[in-house]
Amino acid sequence: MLLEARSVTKAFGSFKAVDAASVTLEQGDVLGLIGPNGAGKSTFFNCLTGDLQTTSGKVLFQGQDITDATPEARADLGLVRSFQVPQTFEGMTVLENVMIGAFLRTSHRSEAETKARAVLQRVGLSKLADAPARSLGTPGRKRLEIARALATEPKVLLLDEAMAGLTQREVQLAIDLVRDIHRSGVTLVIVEHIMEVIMSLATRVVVFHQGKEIARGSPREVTTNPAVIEAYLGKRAAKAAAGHTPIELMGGPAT
Ligand SMILES: Nc1ncnc2c1ncn2[C@@H]1O[C@H](COP(=O)(O)OP(=O)(O)OP(=O)(O)O)[C@@H](O)[C@H]1O
Repeated sequence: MLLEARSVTKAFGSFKAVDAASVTLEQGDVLGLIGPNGAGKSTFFNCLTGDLQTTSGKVLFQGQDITDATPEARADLGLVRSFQVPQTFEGMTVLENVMIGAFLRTSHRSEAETKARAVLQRVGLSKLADAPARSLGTPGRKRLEIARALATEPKVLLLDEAMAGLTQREVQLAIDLVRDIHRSGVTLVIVEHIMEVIMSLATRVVVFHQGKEIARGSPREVTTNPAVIEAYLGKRAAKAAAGHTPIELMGGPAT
């Protein structure tokens, strides 16, 4: 097992944003974390990445207890995240931004540059290598964020709404990119509101509602699960919607 969360709870005061969530991730998985707004996805995700300290429970990476490890220590082990709002160094070039990721594995500038250029090639940003990062639009920034994470050579890449704010066409291109990353051997955890992304990429899905897991299974299983539909729509609306295609109701493509 690559990554395991054992009964992770995160409380803010007396409020449990995540309540005893357990998840396992095997090599080659694409795990989707979904749920309505405020369900606790980001909080749980941040407990996996080390950006938040868990209140109780454990996080293990390749059997090693990393519950108290910093994000940097986790990245060193191969557990790396992207941010929903890209953390771009505006004054640097696109290439330099990616080199920051590459410096995790090498202290040699030329080696970091070679690696960063290869990653830029992979994500389709080569032509913009020498452009200032501030000149990129939303799709470019999202790609740059992924590129910097890839340059660290992750075993597990955690993507936090990597496709938010993209047009339909851009989402398709981003799905292709993530699929390519997965094929190259990187295991993925994806928090995403766009159901099309989950349906296209996830091999398994865990659904959160009010801090707790309410369903798990294949994308199709969870999106046809009555408890999931109710969590998204509320009881009355879920009843009224019975008979419609659930995925369509949840903002995904009509099937
Ligand atoms: N730092 C914080 N302090 C207090 N409450 C918080 C904090 N962070 C999150 N919460 C609360 O915890 C709950 C879960 O939030 P979280 O952001 O994890 O949900 P989410 O499923 O990621 O939602 P969204 O899809 O809207 O991003 C929400 O009620 C939120 O208001």
